Amino acid sequence: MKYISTRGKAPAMNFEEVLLAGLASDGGLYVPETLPTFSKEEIASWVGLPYNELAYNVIKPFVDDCVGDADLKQMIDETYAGFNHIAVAPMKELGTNEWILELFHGPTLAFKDFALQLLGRLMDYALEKRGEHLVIMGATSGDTGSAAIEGCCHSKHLDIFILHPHNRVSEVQRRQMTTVIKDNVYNIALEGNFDDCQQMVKDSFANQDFLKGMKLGAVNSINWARIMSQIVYYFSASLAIGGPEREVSFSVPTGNFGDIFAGYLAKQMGLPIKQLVVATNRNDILHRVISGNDMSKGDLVHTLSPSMDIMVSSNFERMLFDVYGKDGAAIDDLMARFSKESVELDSDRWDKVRELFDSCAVDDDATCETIKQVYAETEYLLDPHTAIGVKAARECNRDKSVPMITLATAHPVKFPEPVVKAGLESPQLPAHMVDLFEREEKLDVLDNDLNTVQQFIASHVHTE
Ligand SMILES: Cc1ncc(COP(=O)(O)O)c(C=O)c1O
Ligand SMILES: N[C@@H](CCOP(=O)(O)O)C(=O)O
Repeated sequence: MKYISTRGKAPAMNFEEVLLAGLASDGGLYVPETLPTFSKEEIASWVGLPYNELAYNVIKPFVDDCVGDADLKQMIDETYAGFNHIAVAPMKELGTNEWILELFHGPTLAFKDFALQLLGRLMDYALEKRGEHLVIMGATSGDTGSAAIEGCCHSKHLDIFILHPHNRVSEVQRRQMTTVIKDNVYNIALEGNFDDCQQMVKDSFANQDFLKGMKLGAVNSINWARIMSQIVYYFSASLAIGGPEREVSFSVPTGNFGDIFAGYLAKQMGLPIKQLVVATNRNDILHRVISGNDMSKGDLVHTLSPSMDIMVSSNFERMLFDVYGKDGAAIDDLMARFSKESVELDSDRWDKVRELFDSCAVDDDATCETIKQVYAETEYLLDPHTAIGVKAARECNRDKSVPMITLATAHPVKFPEPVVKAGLESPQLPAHMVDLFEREEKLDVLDNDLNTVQQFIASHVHTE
């Protein structure tokens, strides 16, 4: 399978090259030139498969012959054997045709583990084969960071530098990252917000001279392998409740548009999906562009759902590339203008976006109210991101006869503040994390300055 850049100017690559390259050299994001599709019969034949076997079926066409079948199977098996629920991504019924897809049973208690546990293995495999070393630079609003560290820190071929916005992630999230004391892991607390962290990563991909010949790799969802792995659970959720015979809808708490984009791809690949609901917090650019064609950044605010405190959503570009008929020049122009000013989509393209997605923005009060309400109704405790998904699902549901599935993207133990604000008790940390608050932390607080960050990285990488 060939992968092409959304900005049309970077060379096409195979899966392994895309896995290691992260961002395309023209600043675009890699996408498959042609998406694999599955017939309804083929999807139906997967009903009842364990998660790892389903994952292999969905992932294999993307990886092509870059990884041998037995090796790919083994990496997928090991990845999902490390989850602490037999179903890996279990479904919980909240009410009539109202479902929760629990994506927090991986090692770091957020949906990021689904992709990053596999990505770490795939990178290590490719680097071992090539005899190469990669410097990982990642931006996190809290969850990608710990999942990436957990997924990659065991590889002798990787150094990992994770930037998070200083004092803007929850304490549990910060400690999950900063208490991994290894000499290939560095946590940078940036005096800025998530968008600043993410922009620094993208700028560093554009000019890697500071690494003096070493190569940069990505763990964020700009890396295609992240998206690929996240497509699987849309299939597993649907198949668990009557798909593909029965249509289902999804509500997805959204920040960088990676998770919902994976759902969009599942639909393009043949999974019968009725509605895709984009659920945002007050950082609502995605809601504004979908509902009103207003693609203006505005100020990033700190909310009780910090992982979604994002305005510049990387993967929106991948979706726009499709909507603009894979016209890389048009996307290049649109993104160049967006980096400087507010933009509007061409009206026919915007109509298409509105056909594909519903959206809703939920503020902190409504988030806490939803946590409280759902707990009163069901004794089920939502994390704030999932609460935003549930609220949006209830607001946007256009057909109550179709099951609506909200993605539970994190465990509530990671975010005690909104749970307590909702008048509830925060749950206990799981056994493997009980001493989290006693563990030693290692982090460096750096100015929001590209040169400072790049110099820090250059002076700490391990040269082989
Ligand atoms: C808990 C949680 N929910 C939702 C999101 C949003 O996902 P995405 O960025 O893929 O839209 C994130 C981070 O990205 C997250 O950590
Ligand atoms: N919410 C994310 C932000 C980074 O998103 P990614 O999916 O592109 O890695 C986080 O928790 O770090």
